[in-house]
Amino acid sequence: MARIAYFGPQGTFTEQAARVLAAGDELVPAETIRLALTAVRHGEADAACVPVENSVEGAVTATLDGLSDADPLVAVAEAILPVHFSVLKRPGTTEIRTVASHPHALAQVRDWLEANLPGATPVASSSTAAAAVGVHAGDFDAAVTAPVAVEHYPLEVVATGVADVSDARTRFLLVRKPGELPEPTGADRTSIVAAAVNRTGTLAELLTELASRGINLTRLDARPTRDNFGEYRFFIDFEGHVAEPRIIDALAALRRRCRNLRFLGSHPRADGIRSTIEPGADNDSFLDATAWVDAVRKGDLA
Ligand SMILES: O=C(O)C(=O)Cc1ccccc1
Repeated sequence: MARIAYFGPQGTFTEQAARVLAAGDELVPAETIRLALTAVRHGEADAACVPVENSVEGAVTATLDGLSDADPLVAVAEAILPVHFSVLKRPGTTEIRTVASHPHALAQVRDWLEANLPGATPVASSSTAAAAVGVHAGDFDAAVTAPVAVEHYPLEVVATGVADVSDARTRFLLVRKPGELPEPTGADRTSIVAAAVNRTGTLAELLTELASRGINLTRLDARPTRDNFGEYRFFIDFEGHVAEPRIIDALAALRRRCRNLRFLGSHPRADGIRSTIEPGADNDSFLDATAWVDAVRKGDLA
């Protein structure tokens, strides 16, 4: 049985995602995203489950930074979960003055809090379940949590199904040390992080390498390199799998252009959306073009 570290403690949204991505495996909570990734790097876990992107708040920066620093890790699977929150309090609490949660959760219930708990002060906690632990310990009056949290902590439900945006979703990754990659399915996502030299047009050039090969982007985020003020690295997700000739061609071009390029994985998309294939940019066209150049080099064609 594999050992899977997840961003915990018990009762987080990430635990729910880990149950989808690693059903039947041993799930081990880690206090932070970074610690979940470190457990894999140190060989204490076979894989880690971490949140990466939210439809309302965008990138989970702790995951982006954690994947681009230290030894390489690659995503081998993803899950997309709908995100609706419960608000929990200690039994007997009559006045709610503080409401704790993960910053991504607080940002997604801002309107609800204003309308329903107008006097309450939001307090950031390391995760939604850590907020529940804090409420139980008496540190806060209420917590914004995943619906399952109430099964783990002896708290009382104030409200369920809370969400300012009704179809909010979060995408989670299962990451491992580099090794065998998942097979391509035709509905895959590839992720990279690229550090380009800081001069006019570099980002446009990187994106053009993808666009000119008909490769559709699914996400673009920038994070500071932290070494030099004003220098950024770009997290780019796009349709396709590193086993495909069109993606191999694009990655080779990006490798030439980047000061630093890290492959963060190719895996099936949780939404099953098949890659967009532009006319003349299908894999057969890339194979055919390479075969033509080979034939020319051998003197078989002109
Ligand atoms: O804190 C959690 O429960 C997490 O798994 C992170 C998170 C926070 C808010 C929405 C989705 C995931």
